[in-house]
Amino acid sequence: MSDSTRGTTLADLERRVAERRAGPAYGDDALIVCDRLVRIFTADGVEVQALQGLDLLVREGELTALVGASGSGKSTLMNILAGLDVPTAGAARVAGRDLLTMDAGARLRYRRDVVGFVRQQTARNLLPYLTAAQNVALPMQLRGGTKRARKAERVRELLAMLDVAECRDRLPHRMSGGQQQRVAIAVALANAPSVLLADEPTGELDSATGEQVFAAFRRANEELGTTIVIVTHDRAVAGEVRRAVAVRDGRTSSEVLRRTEVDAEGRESMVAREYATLDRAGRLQLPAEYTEALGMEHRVLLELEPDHIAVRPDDDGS
Ligand SMILES: Nc1ncnc2c1ncn2[C@@H]1O[C@H](COP(=O)(O)OP(=O)(O)OP(=O)(O)O)[C@@H](O)[C@H]1O
Repeated sequence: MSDSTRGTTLADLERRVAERRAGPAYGDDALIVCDRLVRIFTADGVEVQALQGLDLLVREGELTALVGASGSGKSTLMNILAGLDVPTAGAARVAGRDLLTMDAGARLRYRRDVVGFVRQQTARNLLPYLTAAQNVALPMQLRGGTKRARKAERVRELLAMLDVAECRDRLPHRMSGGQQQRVAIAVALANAPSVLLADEPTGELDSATGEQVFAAFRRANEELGTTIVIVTHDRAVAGEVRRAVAVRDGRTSSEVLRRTEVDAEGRESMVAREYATLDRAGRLQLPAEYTEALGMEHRVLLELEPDHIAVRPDDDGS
């Protein structure tokens, strides 16, 4: 028994549990909450755990990139957040909607009103026989309740903001890949969703065009305040955002936060800091290069210092 637990009475423990229950719930102030999310697929009798207890909080107004190798579970997470797939266990909430318990009607309304979705395949985001303006107007028509003049105005505003006003009357096949993706962002924003999700939106584009599309996401985030989550396997793309969360083996493992600092001469520079994710159970994933450098395997020694926790190799030798 450690010094801190020695002398703890049952009454103390009961009080602590009561205090914890009375406190705010996990992710109380977040727009997107994933709490120990699990998704298991079964194919030909073989189980694949695509998400293995993933925790993620996204606050309103954030622009977040989810980065990870192929097969790490990014698309699975995206499909769940988009309301296209249902998790096996855990909890997922977006803008107050519980993604596990929604019935078919609520799921349809969720996909129409709460989230906007941009896919990697440029050709799948737009209807080929409608112009850019008609594509953007369509979600408003399907929802109903928007006056014709207001619809036309919103189409104009969105296309101008995303720098594709000149594509207004063009069919998708007469637009470049980058223009198609920017029109697709306008379509996804048409019904003013709480969250805009994008799965590898620059995957089919060259890097210069990809940057333009990324700039369009940033503009939507800054000008409309829309919360945006973008999945990418491209680390360079992830460098364009203030928050990049790494997904590894179906869990969030680390994240990089960037902020602008101004020095004494007034010069601005971007400062990046990398953090490890501490999950709800207190688990931490140590980077392989760190553990390998110190020959850490199987078990490590932990020591609580006044301002940090030290992790040391096992020196027992047995
Ligand atoms: N419908 C499915 N049936 C069976 N296994 C699946 C299914 N969807 C995904 N998986 C598996 O789940 C794991 C995670 O896949 P996911 O597509 O989420 O990864 P990803 O990080 O998005 O990869 P990529 O960048 O290649 O799309 C993989 O092992 C994949 O094979």
